[in-house]
Amino acid sequence: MSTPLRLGTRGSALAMAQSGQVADALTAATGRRVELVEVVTAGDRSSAPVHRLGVGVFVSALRDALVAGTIDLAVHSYKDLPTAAAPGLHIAAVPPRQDPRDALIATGGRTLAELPPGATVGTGALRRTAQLHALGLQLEVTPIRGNVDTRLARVLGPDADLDAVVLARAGLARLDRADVITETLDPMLMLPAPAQGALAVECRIDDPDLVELLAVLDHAPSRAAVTAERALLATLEAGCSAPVAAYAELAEGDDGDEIYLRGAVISPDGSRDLRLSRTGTPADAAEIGKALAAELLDLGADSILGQEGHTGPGTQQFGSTG
Ligand SMILES: NCc1[nH]cc(CCC(=O)O)c1CC(=O)O
Repeated sequence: MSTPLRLGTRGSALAMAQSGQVADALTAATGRRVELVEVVTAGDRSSAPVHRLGVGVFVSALRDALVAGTIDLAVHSYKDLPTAAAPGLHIAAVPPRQDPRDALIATGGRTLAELPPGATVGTGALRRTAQLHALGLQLEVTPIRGNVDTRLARVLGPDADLDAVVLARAGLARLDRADVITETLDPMLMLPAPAQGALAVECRIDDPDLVELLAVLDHAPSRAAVTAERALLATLEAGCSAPVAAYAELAEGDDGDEIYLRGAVISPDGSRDLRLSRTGTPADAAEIGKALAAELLDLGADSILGQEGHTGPGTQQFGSTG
């Protein structure tokens, strides 16, 4: 009997749920026992807005523990990962991605179209704020933070003070709370964050046996989609709270598989809304993302991202927060 693998995880309900699911899948596929090791990150300790905390707040402590060897693998929400590679570490698997769309949870079972002018909608992500404003519905977008339950309580709890919140469908699904969703938002209205709904299973490069073992969890289409979306984000050199959206879909075409990538850069007030798409083969996922980002930059995406204030060259490598 070999020693159990130590899987490092944040302690939030969502992190525990997705780490537990990866642990179970790994045990089922390999017979190896996996134990969860809770790691407290700076993001868990602070309640400040994520764009003020910056810098992969939910990620650094897990990566430190990997490098230090106190854990063997870590499971991250892929969209929370900085776009810059982590020295000495490797994303050994991207498991099958969950539904990447955003979801509306509104009082009275309402959809976005049923919310009247002035309705209050909570979200912590500039990308969602920007797209909600771009709809032109006079929605009152309110910044919120906290874990999934805290956010839901703003609409469903006894002290509810908002008409609606927008959350990732995947997070709710992993927590078995998809039942509260009143509308799953079409990417036409609300393009998801790069890599939303995907997980990243990370380990040390100098642990080749584990790299090989974890590869059983990898799902090539999910990895291709995430690669295209994150190449777009990285090429835009966008900061951690940048209003950048990207969504790649894979389909079988007549000449083999095809990847269809949509990308958007939206000003926080919704007044500027650049949306483009591009198709290609999954093998060229990274190139497609880069090329689409270049097209967005040609249309002035950099002036939208520059306006935003709290991002800049020093924080370029960080992933989207929502
Ligand atoms: N921004 C925080 C975050 N990071 C990952 C998820 C869950 C969805 C996912 O794994 O992409 C969430 C919650 C949310 O955006 O509603």
